[in-house]
Amino acid sequence: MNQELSLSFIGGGNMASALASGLIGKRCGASDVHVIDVNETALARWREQGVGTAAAPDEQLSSRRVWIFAVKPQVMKETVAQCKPFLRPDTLVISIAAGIESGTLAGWLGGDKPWTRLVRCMPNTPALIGAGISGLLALDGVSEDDRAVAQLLLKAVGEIVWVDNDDQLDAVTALSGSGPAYVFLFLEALIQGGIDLGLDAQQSRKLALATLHGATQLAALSPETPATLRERVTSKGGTTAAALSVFEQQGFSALVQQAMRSAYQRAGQLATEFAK
Ligand SMILES: NC(=O)C1=CN([C@@H]2O[C@H](COP(=O)(O)OP(=O)(O)OC[C@H]3O[C@@H](n4cnc5c(N)ncnc54)[C@H](O)[C@@H]3O)[C@@H](O)[C@H]2O)C=CC1
Ligand SMILES: O=C(O)[C@@H]1CCC=N1
Repeated sequence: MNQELSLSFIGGGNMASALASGLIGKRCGASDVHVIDVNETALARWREQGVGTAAAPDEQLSSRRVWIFAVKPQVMKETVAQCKPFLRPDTLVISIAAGIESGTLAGWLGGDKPWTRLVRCMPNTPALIGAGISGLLALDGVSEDDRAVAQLLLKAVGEIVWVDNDDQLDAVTALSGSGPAYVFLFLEALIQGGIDLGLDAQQSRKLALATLHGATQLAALSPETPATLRERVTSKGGTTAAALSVFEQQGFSALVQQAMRSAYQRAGQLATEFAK
């Protein structure tokens, strides 16, 4: 076993699968990964990939260098309590649960002496194809080695950004954690718009996908700002200006920012709702 990167996912649902898909074969073998989940159907899918599974925490956990908590915020407290007896001094704990603050997790794991060998992380589902981005927050007990391990794991599925505090991680959640859903919503709207204007579904999907991909690639590679790139598309008195004036009249930018604030505030609510 690759001791350095042996890891357990506690919660083997969507996000754990997305992360594992990038890690297995790249950073570790299937046998270096272990999954604990209460759902037998979920466990069967992992076993098909050669991953070891368990329905509840057991001694196996103690031998894993890294734990990744990937259960819903609603069940984090009870799940952490079940795993805590198997913590070892050299265990690096990573949590991807939205909202649950690092200090709260440190308390649940450590009791009187908070467990600070802890990285709070917010990945996103494009990790599934190696195109994710994760925000990472390290507590005081995280050594340089631990940081390197966390980076190695998350860089296997995309890019990373270190942040300084829980509020920033909630902002990451509102932007890139939830963000793929905003993009999918926009994509759905574009496809429907094309269909409404007379294209067939296949044509519209192809055109919409290539437009989003091309525009984001151009923005990533160009030295120009998104605003300048937008202006270059917009001929005076032309079609783009006609469309953008509708977006502006309807307050598109403000709406996006309002939606993100709502996600950010929800993260704060999760922190209090499920941390009692
Ligand atoms: N889906 C997303 O785009 C992202 C999700 N997250 C976070 O990842 C976490 C997991 O989300 P998803 O994977 O989407 O949810 P999911 O529902 O697909 O997976 C959660 C898994 O946890 C299992 N589970 C429930 N109670 C358990 C327990 N006591 N012990 C072990 N396993 C248990 C469930 O059976 C399920 O398979 C959440 O906290 C969410 O905030 C973070 C970033 C992005
Ligand atoms: O919707 C959620 O709460 C999770 C966190 C970010 C993406 N999905």
